Amino acid sequence: MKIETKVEKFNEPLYLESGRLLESFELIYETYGELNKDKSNVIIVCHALSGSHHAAGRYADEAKPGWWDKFIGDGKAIDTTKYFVICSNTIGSSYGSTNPLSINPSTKIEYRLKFPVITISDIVKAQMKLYERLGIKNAVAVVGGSMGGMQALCYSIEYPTFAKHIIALATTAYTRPWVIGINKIAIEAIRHDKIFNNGNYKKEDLKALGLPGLAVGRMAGLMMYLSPNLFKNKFGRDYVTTDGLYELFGRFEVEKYLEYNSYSFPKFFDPLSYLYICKTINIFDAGRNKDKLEDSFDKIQAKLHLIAFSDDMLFFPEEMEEIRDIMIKLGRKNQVTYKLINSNSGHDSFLVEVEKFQDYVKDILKDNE
Ligand SMILES: CC(C)(COP(=O)(O)OP(=O)(O)OC[C@H]1O[C@@H](n2cnc3c(N)ncnc32)[C@H](O)[C@@H]1OP(=O)(O)O)[C@@H](O)C(=O)NCCC(=O)NCCS
Ligand SMILES: CC(=O)OCC[C@H](N)C(=O)O
Repeated sequence: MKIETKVEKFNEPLYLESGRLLESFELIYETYGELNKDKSNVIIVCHALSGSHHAAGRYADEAKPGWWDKFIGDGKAIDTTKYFVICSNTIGSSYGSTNPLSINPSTKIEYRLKFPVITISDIVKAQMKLYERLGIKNAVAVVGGSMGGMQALCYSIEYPTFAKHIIALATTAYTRPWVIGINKIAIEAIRHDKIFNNGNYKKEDLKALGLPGLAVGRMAGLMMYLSPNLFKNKFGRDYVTTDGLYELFGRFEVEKYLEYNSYSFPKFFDPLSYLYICKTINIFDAGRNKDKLEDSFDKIQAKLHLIAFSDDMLFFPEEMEEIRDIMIKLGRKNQVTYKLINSNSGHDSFLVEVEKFQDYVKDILKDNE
């Protein structure tokens, strides 16, 4: 599979939904496969909260491949022998696109907390500018899970003629108070962390000391991204063999797992980006600026494919079913498909249980062949 990583700089303003703007902006993106002559074989992949533009393939220095490598590649469900796949890092995220640690061209210093709030629409608007620059007018499909699914829905509503298929996994039409509540744990923990220093932390401090607030926030997130059954099967009540059962801070294996995966998080993810992306997720509402949600979904011209996961405790299957029901109510029964996957890995099933939905996606894409 041919992989390329590129950065595109836009010396033009990105007007934001908030009324603010980014004077200029950059997008880092990865592509897989080859663009055909008439640029008609494009598939857009959108990443979730902590994801990046590195969706597939593995670089020589990497322990693990890109986050959706099981799904994207030669002969895989998103087959890079046929399609040219683009995944860009969202504005606000800390993997290389413009984010709170970028230099504000007006002040010549990092934005930090002066960075504007970014919405899913803003993220998609910036991505559309990238495709325009690449001369890409249409996509076969836009595919994304979780916050990536929010972007996929946004494409279908705000750019109705752009993609033939929208494949949204483990997502929602609007973020419920349940998720806003979970994100609040992260927001509070980060804000009150002394090392965070109201956004003025030293990058060296973060490297040396980590950021317990972000770790705690991630831990809360992990509890919602995974599932009780997964924990039961993975850890049971196993106790860390080197820890004493009667030591106050002796640990069950599940505690060790949470410690490992949360305290390692600040090493590769920036706390300001986390705050901004939580806000992006919290304010996502496909029905905003409309009288009702139906008015937004009525705009869709693509085929909308919804994939939900039975043990998703972040965006429950009912939330995807609500979208399907709206489409049916709008008389668009032939334009929507819904698949409920019997999953065991909670919300993150869209990342790890690919074998359960890959054939479904292959069939959707066959429609194009
Ligand atoms: C998605 C995700 C939950 C999938 O997990 P998985 O492939 O099933 O992997 P596991 O949960 O078993 O392991 C995750 C880590 O915990 C470690 N681990 C497993 N059991 C452990 C235990 N009992 N104690 C301590 N650490 C443990 C693993 O060794 C692994 O470490 P590594 O990342 O350094 O290799 C996980 O990769 C993740 O959280 N990724 C980050 C989020 C992401 O990829 N986002 C992309 C969004 S678009
Ligand atoms: C809300 C959301 O995008 O969750 C994604 C969870 C995933 N595990 C991630 O860390 O990105």
